[in-house]
Amino acid sequence: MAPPTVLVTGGAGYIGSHTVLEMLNAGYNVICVDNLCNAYSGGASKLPEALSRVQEITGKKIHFYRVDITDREQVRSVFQEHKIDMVAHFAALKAVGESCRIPLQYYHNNMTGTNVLLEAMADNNVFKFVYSSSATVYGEPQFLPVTEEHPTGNCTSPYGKTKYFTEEILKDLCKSDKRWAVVSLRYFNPVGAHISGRIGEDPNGEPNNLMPYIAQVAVGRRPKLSVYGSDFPTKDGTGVRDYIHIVDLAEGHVKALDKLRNIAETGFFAYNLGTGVGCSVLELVHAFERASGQKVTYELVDRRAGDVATCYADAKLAEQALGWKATRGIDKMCEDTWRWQSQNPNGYAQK
Ligand SMILES: NC(=O)c1ccc[n+]([C@@H]2O[C@H](COP(=O)([O-])OP(=O)(O)OC[C@H]3O[C@@H](n4cnc5c(N)ncnc54)[C@H](O)[C@@H]3O)[C@@H](O)[C@H]2O)c1
Ligand SMILES: CC(=O)N[C@H]1[C@@H](OP(=O)(O)OP(=O)(O)OC[C@H]2O[C@@H](n3ccc(=O)[nH]c3=O)[C@H](O)[C@@H]2O)O[C@H](CO)[C@H](O)[C@@H]1O
Repeated sequence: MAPPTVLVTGGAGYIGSHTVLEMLNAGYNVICVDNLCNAYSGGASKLPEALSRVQEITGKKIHFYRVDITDREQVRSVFQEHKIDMVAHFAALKAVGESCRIPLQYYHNNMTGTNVLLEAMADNNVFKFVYSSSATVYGEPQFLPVTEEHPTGNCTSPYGKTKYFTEEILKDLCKSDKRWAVVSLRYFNPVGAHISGRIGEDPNGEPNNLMPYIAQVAVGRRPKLSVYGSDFPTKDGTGVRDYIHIVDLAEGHVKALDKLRNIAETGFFAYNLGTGVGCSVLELVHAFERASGQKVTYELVDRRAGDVATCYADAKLAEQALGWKATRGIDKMCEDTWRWQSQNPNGYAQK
């Protein structure tokens, strides 16, 4: 029997490219769509640079289409071109601060895009869906570690609300039509890079997130890191998060696809993808200095609007239901990030 074909939206992005790599290694066929609004196009070659390197690493072929998922005709054409068995949906805008400045663009891109995709799936009898959700749907945690039973919806940004609203749409869809089987993966803080150092996180412009900012300071692209807040009720006053290695995260997606592939069970399932370990900003800075041998200059500044003090996962349900558990620790996350950043000081732009 032919291996299943997975349509991956946003496959040229940070998490998408790492997950495509693990899907190919697990024997899935992969079709990628991406509008490259936040991915390096790689110039003349048909494939975006990140996917070209994934092909190089795996020796496997990727079908790529430059498609905007808000464009109904473009999306439909992909379903007409290929027999698709499942969809893994990464495509979204994801900068928390930017979403507060341009909420309508976020609601259009993330919500309309997802609805167009879901309609095309239903029209083509495709009902197996893995969704990129986020711990941000939990808002300020009311208890720790955060379990999947924690209330959702108290989001601190339009970005977070697009994740929460989409989960609610998916729950209603599953209630209305028993053919839908949906796994919503709530990522905590994905960081790191594939061990090859050939693919990694390459944000456009100034990084919003901590790890890429630290890496760019270490490699000399930025003068110093601003540490947002040193008066939180945490071990050293700085924000505490659950950093999870991108390859652990990618492997979690393969487990979710395996579950959807093999089960007769349908409905909506949400799982936390985290390590269960909290790590502060300063702990991450010091771990990165040890891994890279580079000094990371930083300055303690005021808190960033919308930041919670502490957030880390209870990931037991994913272990029970998916047979998945994160295995890589903070030092490995820093080592692998440094290998990527030091080999690609300017990200994908530099061959
Ligand atoms: N990185 C994180 O910390 C994090 C945490 C939780 C959830 N997520 C979610 O995971 C997913 C991937 O995140 P990432 O960090 O890889 O981001 P990313 O920006 O690297 O990847 C997203 C990809 O989607 C593409 N895209 C965006 N809008 C599109 C559209 N309308 N049509 C087609 N392609 C489009 C972008 O070009 C990009 O390649 C997102 O849904 C994000 O919200 C990310
Ligand atoms: C718990 C939670 O909701 N996590 C989500 C949130 O990540 P976070 O906002 O938790 O990720 P981040 O990397 O932006 O911040 C992590 C920590 O580093 C601090 N920091 C960050 C950058 C910097 O230059 N200096 C600094 O000090 C920040 O205050 C926080 O304490 O948003 C991400 C998208 O962006 C993802 O959706 C994450 O799932």
